[in-house]
Amino acid sequence: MIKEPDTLMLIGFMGAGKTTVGKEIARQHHSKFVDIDSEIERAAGKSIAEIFEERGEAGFRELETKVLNNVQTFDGVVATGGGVVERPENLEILRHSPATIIYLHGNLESTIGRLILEGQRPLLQEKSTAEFFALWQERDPKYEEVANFTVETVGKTPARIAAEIIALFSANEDELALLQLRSQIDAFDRQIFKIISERFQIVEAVARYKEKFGIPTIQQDRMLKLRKELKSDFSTSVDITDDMIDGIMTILMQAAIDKENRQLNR
Ligand SMILES: Nc1ncnc2c1ncn2[C@@H]1O[C@H](COP(=O)(O)OP(=O)(O)O)[C@@H](O)[C@H]1O
Ligand SMILES: O=C(O)C1=C[C@@H](OP(=O)(O)O)[C@@H](O)[C@H](O)C1
Ligand SMILES: [Mg+2]
Repeated sequence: MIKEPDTLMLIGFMGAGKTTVGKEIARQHHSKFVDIDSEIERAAGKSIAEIFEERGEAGFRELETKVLNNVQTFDGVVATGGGVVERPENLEILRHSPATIIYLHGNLESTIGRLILEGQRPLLQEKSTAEFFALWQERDPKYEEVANFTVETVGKTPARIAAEIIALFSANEDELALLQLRSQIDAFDRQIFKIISERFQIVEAVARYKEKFGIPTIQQDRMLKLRKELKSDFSTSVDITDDMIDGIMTILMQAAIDKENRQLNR
């Protein structure tokens, strides 16, 4: 799909990981890397925040378009800024770009969490949560439209995302639609196991409680009630069958009982 020395361009919302994953692809693939934001800062001799302060968002966007134009045939990986899809002029550049454009898709929750931790994006400071959500909704179809491929990033490490993108280099065109779906499946699998590990943290607290009050580890009536309720709550789903609920709950509950017993030395 993408053969060196073609340009690989990462787009997506602020905090999606464009800068981090871009550097990681360059590291793993031994290619060059450029970040449009850093190029803007270098050309202006000022930080993004200072540019926003002195020239407003419009002033920043003008500089962004110039740099975007200049990196169209960059030999390596280009990380864009999240607002690269704001100007119609930029969308035209991206629509006709010789670069392969990858959309790093995420979710609002993890993205906002990261941005708050970092606290460096001027737009985050000036927008309300509702405005931020509106911006997300507005930009998402634009990223989709100009991208050649969408990678689902939720629950994946930057190294994993980079490896997934590099694997596209040797994929053939017919496989791309399938790989895009698998990117989403892989993200869901990681979320499932993250939730299971969070479940175990609660199991640990339950074990401490049972120890304090001398309650037995296994409570048959509670386990049966739980399964019954799950089957009723998912009764309209054709895919989540009663058998599946039994199978998965058996694994989860046995693992929880084992953990509680180990913790309580029972
Ligand atoms: N897949 C990821 N998992 C966990 N943290 C990430 C991931 N991608 C990025 N981050 C973290 O989120 C923050 C924003 O990442 P960054 O690469 O600057 O995003 P962008 O360039 O898209 O705005 C950084 O602190 C980075 O370390
Ligand atoms: O989304 C945006 O409008 C912006 C995203 C930032 O880049 P990142 O997406 O790398 O955070 C930076 O260009 C500027 O703060 C504006
Ligand atoms: Mg960035």
